[in-house]
Amino acid sequence: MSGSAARVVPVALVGLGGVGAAILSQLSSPPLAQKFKVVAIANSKKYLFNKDGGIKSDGFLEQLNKNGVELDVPGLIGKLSTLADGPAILIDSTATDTLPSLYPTILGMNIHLVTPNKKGFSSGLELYQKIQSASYPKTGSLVYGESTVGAGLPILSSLKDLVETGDEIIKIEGVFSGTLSYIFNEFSKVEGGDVKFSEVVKIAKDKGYTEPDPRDDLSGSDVARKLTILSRLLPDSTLPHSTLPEGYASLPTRSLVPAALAECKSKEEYMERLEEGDEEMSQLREEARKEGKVVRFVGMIDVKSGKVEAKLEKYPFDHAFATALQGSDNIISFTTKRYSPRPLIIQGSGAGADVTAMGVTSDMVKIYERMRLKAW
Ligand SMILES: NC(=O)C1=CN([C@@H]2O[C@H](COP(=O)(O)OP(=O)(O)OC[C@H]3O[C@@H](n4cnc5c(N)ncnc54)[C@H](OP(=O)(O)O)[C@@H]3O)[C@@H](O)[C@H]2O)C=CC1
Ligand SMILES: N[C@@H](CC=O)C(=O)O
Ligand code: NA
Repeated sequence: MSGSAARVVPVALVGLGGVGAAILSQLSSPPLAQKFKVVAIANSKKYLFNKDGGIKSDGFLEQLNKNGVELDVPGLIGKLSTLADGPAILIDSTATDTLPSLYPTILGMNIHLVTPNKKGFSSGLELYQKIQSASYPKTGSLVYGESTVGAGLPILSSLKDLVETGDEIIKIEGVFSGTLSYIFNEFSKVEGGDVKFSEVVKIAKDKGYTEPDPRDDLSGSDVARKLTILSRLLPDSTLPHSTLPEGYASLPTRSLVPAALAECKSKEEYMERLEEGDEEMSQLREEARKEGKVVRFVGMIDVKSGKVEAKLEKYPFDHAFATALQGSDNIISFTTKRYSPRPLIIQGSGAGADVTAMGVTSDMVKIYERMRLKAW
């Protein structure tokens, strides 16, 4: 351990929705407030920069609206990279494509990056490779995204540990969407559960589980993105990256957006017309029920066959996916050479602001410790 005095690391937080607000709250309280100071916050309209820190969670939107200036991401990054007190961390808590397209530039400016946003790691392979080239171990800039899969659950860190210690991944499968887990846990139950599909979708949105545009969840894209992120962490020889040149869009994915609603021009129109899909989903539920089964939305990476897929499946009433899941639970099982025939299973809340924020702030602590070992 280095003998240098502890530093308070400057942080910029872009995206102040449910997750961003929870991150700010965690960073404003002990023990994290002793390690980090928030020097910038931004939403889609404005940003506020204060090099001395002091941006707290109380009344942050009022502060931003009163003292902020029009959002200028290059300007914000420029200020962050020239702070006198050393490397900073930028948090992308948006769901945009635009910020991820700047990750290589941000990392190239010696700024570390943490994000729950899946877009940068699951879209085209070109961007993903540029991010890899701009970050550790190729450069000194660190990039972490634990919350991109399973929110705060230790999914990416566990997979990295398995791979980096020489285990062989055979299969990764489970329920990867907090939103779709909640929806089907309520909609398709062992007993009862005659609620309308549209009603549970609305509740999942109100609980903050969905993406800013719920069609990203209901189309299966969110699960396909998570599968892409996991696939790209496997060694090249296991499941070649080149098989996923377009990222998540290359994967077979079951969509739960009915054909009639695929033409909706906005998320608002989609939410208003949700009921149009109710009959089809009720039929699916009844079909499963007659077979003594429930419906669940699952993801699978089968290394042997090279298959990566996001799909709807029926499970018997006594299956763990029918009995053991509640709320927004994710359950993810890793079958490996070492964890076989009994897999390593991780289960818990897979969506929601506080647990997602925890995945982000725990990544920040990892960066903090590594900076400290390098004597900052
Ligand atoms: N909710 C959850 O359970 C989980 C979420 N995530 C991920 O966390 C991220 C944030 O999710 P969540 O907080 O729920 O989303 P919200 O919709 O609540 O918040 C999104 C925030 O991003 C801001 N924003 C939008 N566009 C831009 C832009 N171009 N530049 C700067 N800011 C912008 C919005 O600004 P404005 O307020 O002005 O609209 C808003 O503050 C997403 O990537 C999501 O996938 C990951 C795991 C779980
Ligand atoms: N919308 C996502 C949020 C976490 O990634 C989900 O429901 O799983
Ligand atoms: Na996670």
